[in-house]
Amino acid sequence: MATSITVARDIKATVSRSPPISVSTSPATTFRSLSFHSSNSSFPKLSHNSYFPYHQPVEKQLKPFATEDIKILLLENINESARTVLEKEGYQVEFYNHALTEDELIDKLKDIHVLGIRSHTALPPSILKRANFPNLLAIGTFCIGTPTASLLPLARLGIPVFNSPFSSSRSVAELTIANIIILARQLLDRNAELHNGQWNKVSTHCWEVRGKTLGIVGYGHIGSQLSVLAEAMGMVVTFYDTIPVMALGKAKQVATLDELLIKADFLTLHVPEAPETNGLIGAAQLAKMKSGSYILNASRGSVLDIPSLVSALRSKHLGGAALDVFPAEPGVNGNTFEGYEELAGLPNVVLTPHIGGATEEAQRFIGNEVAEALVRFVNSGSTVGAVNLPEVALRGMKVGEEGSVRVIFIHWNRPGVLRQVNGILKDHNVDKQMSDSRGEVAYLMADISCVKEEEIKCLYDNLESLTSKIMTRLLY
Ligand SMILES: NC(=O)c1ccc[n+]([C@@H]2O[C@H](COP(=O)([O-])OP(=O)(O)OC[C@H]3O[C@@H](n4cnc5c(N)ncnc54)[C@H](O)[C@@H]3O)[C@@H](O)[C@H]2O)c1
Ligand SMILES: O=C(O)[C@H](O)COP(=O)(O)O
Repeated sequence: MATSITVARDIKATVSRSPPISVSTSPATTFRSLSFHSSNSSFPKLSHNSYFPYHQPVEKQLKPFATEDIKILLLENINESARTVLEKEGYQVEFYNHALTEDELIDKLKDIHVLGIRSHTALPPSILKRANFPNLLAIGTFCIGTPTASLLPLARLGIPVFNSPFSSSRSVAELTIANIIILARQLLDRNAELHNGQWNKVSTHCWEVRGKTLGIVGYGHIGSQLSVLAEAMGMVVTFYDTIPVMALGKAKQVATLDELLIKADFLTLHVPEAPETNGLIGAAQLAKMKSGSYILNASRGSVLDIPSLVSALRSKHLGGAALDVFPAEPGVNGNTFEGYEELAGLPNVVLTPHIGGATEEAQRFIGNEVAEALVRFVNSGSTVGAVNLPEVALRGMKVGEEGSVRVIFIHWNRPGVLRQVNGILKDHNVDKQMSDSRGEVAYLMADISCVKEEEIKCLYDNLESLTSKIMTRLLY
C-alpha cells in the first residue's frame, strides 16, 4: 500500500507544453464546453499534480496545458466509436488491434494518461508492481469484465476503472439462446456432415427446447435477459445466484448450486471472473448434472474445468457443450487456437472465439459509453460509472471562468480529512462540494470561486501536504 501511495506522490513527469496547433472548437460533450474553454484563452485548461514540474518557476508551473497532451492507448481492437469520441476531444490516441505482451504494456504505461483494454488484457497486480505509470489517470475496460484483482490496488492509487456494464448483455443472451438450440438439435454435427457430403437424418437425442429446464448460474444482466428470452421459447427457468435476486417472469431462484445442477437440462454460466468463481464447475459438479444434459459457458474460461468437461463428454454423461470462453485465449485474430485439442472433434461441442459481445450494436455502444465516461473523468473529474471508486459528480462546472477552480482530492477515508480540506479552502467561496467513500478510499470534489491565479499553486501544495492524500487534481 505504501508503495502505491509513493507512486502517486512522487510524480514529477513534465508534460510537453508546445502550444497546440488547434483545439477542437465544437465541444464534444457538454462537460467540455462548460469546462475548458476559458474566456481568456483558446486552450483548454487542465491541471493535475503531474503537471506541476517543480523545477520550473511558479508562473510556468501554472501555465495551462491542452487536452492535446493527453495520451490514450487503446488495445484489442476497441471499436472505432471510441476513437471518434476521444479524438474529438483533441487527445492523442494510439490504437492497436491486438493485446500487448506484458513487457510491451509496461513500456507503454510509462507515458500514457489513459489505458483502454478489453478482456484479453488481464492487468494483474503483478504488472502494477513492475510498471511505472506516473501519468496514468484512468483505465477503460471496453467490455463488461474488469481486471478484478487489480481494482483495489488501482483505487488505492486514485485510478478509476470504467466499464460498460450492460451494453453487450443482449448479444450474449442471444448467442446463448442460439447455442441452446444448436446443442438440442446437434446442428453443428449435421452441418459438418453435410459439408462433407454425408446425409445423416437423425432424431435420436434431438429435442425441442420447449418444456426443458434452463439452469442459469449468475442471474445478473446477462442471466436475467436470457431468462426472459428462454421463457418466451417455453423453457422452465431456474437460477442460482449468491445474492437474492428478483426473478423475472416465472423463473425461480434455488438456494444452492447443487439444486440447480440436478434440475437443469441446460446449465449456462454467467458469473464474473473472481476467486470464488474460479473452478466453480469441476468434476464433482458435472457429475451431479443430469445424464444427457448440456453445459454452456460464455462467462470466463476460469469458471469451468476443461479436463473434467472433456471426461464428462467422452463418457457421454453430458450430451454436449458450448464454449465461448477459454482459460487461455489468443490475443489477436489469426493466432492459432492451441491447448484444447481434446475438445476439438468431440461430437456436439460448439466452440466460438469469445464472440458473446461481438456484435456491431454492442461494440459501438460500448465504445461510446466507455469513451464518454473517460472524457468526463479526464475533463471534469466525474467518476460516474467507475467500478472501483466512489461515484462522484457535481452539476455544471464554472471552470474556465475567472477565479473558478474545481478541486478533486482523492484521499484515504479517515476521520478529520474533510475538516482539513475545508480549512485549506476556507478563504474561497465553496460553490458546491460532494464527498463519498468506498471502503478505504474517499473522493472529494468541490467547485470554488474567488481564487486568484497566484493562489492556485498554494492551494495545490496545501492539499498535497495532507497525509491522507492519494491524488490531487485542480481543474481551472
Ligand atoms: N462471452 C462474452 O463475450 C461475454 C460478454 C459479456 C460478459 N461476459 C462475462 O459474463 C459475466 C457476467 O456478465 P453480467 O453482465 O451478467 O454480470 P453481472 O454482474 O450483471 O451478473 C453476474 C451475477 O453473477 C452473480 N454471482 C457472482 N458470483 C457468483 C457465484 N459464485 N455463484 C452464483 N452467482 C454468482 C452475481 O451476484 C450477479 O448477479 C461477466 O463478468 C463477463 O465475464 C462474457
Ligand atoms: O467481459 C466482456 O464484456 C466480454 O467477455 C467480452 O470481452 P471482449 O470485449 O474482450 O470480447
